[in-house]
Amino acid sequence: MKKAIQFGAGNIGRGFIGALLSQASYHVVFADINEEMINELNEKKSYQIHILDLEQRQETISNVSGVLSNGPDIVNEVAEADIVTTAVGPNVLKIIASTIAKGIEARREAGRGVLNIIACENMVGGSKHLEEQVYTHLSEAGKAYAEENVGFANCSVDRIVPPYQGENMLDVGVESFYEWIVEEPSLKGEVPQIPGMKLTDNLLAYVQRKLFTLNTGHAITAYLGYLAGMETIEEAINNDEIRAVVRQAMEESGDALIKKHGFDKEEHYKYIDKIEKRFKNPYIRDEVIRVGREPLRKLGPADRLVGPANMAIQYGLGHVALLKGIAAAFHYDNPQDPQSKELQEQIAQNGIEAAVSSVTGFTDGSEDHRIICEEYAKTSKA
Ligand SMILES: NC(=O)C1=CN([C@@H]2O[C@H](COP(=O)(O)OP(=O)(O)OC[C@H]3O[C@@H](n4cnc5c(N)ncnc54)[C@H](O)[C@@H]3O)[C@@H](O)[C@H]2O)C=CC1
Ligand SMILES: O=P(O)(O)OC[C@H]1O[C@](O)(CO)[C@@H](O)[C@@H]1O
Repeated sequence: MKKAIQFGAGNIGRGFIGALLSQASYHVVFADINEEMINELNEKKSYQIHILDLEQRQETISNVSGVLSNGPDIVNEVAEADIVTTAVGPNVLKIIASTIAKGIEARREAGRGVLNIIACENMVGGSKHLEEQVYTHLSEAGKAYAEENVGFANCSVDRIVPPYQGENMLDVGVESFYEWIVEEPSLKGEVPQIPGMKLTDNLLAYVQRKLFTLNTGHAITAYLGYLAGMETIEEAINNDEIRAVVRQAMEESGDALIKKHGFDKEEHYKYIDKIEKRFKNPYIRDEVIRVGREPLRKLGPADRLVGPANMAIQYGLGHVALLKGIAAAFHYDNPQDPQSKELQEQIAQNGIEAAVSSVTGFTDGSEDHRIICEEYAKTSKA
């Protein structure tokens, strides 16, 4: 039987990627630092996915096991794998890179063939970023082997999977929609046959379409909802004022995406409609603090807020709702979130003007910088 190693046994790992791999007849080994989760996977060997949507149903995911990603057995698992996927969060890729490199060296020594690695994270170029990190740990022979035998294929991964409280800690609650699009030209050897995995030779268009629409709208809903004292995405998106800003931001982003990638406008606006409906899913409880987590990452130049604003600027298009969303992100003050704490410390120490320029790259004195600071000053947490 083919073997898949899924780094990250969290929401997306169990609720989406690991599940598709298991359904494609792989034995899925989840690699995580959460010992309790790993023990439970090895004991139960299966779990339930609860589809939480208009149509409610359950899927049993079986043929799974677990391994500690920082333990002694993981290198051998990577050495024996047919595919490696990750869903650990963008900042963790550099941590697992040395382990993956050791696994690649072990494959070389054992004379094993092709391996494909797909980082399923909310970021542009996730697998290429992981590849760069892995290569820093490889010997010269390891690099030569990897160039020949190891494919790092970027992807776009879209399914809303918030934390779920079930009877069994392995169970997971998901929306029914999913989309996983993988960059085919970067795969090595025979293309893995995984029902539910779509292939493309134009990944950048899809990854930006998803990150600059779903994630843009979601993040703005979260930050405006948090500002208004709301707990969930559903509550926030059902507020008319918030919905209007979120909708306008997704359309501004959409108009820039249409210009850049040549998407059909009518089709793209239908894509936005569908996303708005997904945010309103009453069967899922998704908290604004989850969706707004790690605001410094989300305010980064290539990410879901500043990325589409810069794209709109590049094409001379309107982007005022995106700037309102950026301003709201600067109000995100959650002491449980280290990046939120750091952001609030920067604002307290240096002032909002300096924080906006250092975090977003919009320079002090520019029109966009001025609007963000004005919008920030107009609002305060309820
Ligand atoms: N939850 C969602 O709806 C979606 C999440 N994503 C992306 O998927 C990635 C994972 O997100 P979630 O599953 O929501 O997060 P999560 O927090 O539920 O899962 C992350 C998992 O990674 C594990 N982990 C942390 N450090 C590790 C290490 N060194 N080695 C192995 N495992 C480690 C954690 O213990 C945890 O189980 C993120 O990049 C996120 O942006 C993408 C689309 C949807
Ligand atoms: O996982 P991140 O990048 O922190 O962002 C949360 C976002 O990712 C998702 O989990 C899924 O794309 C969304 O629910 C949300 O937009």
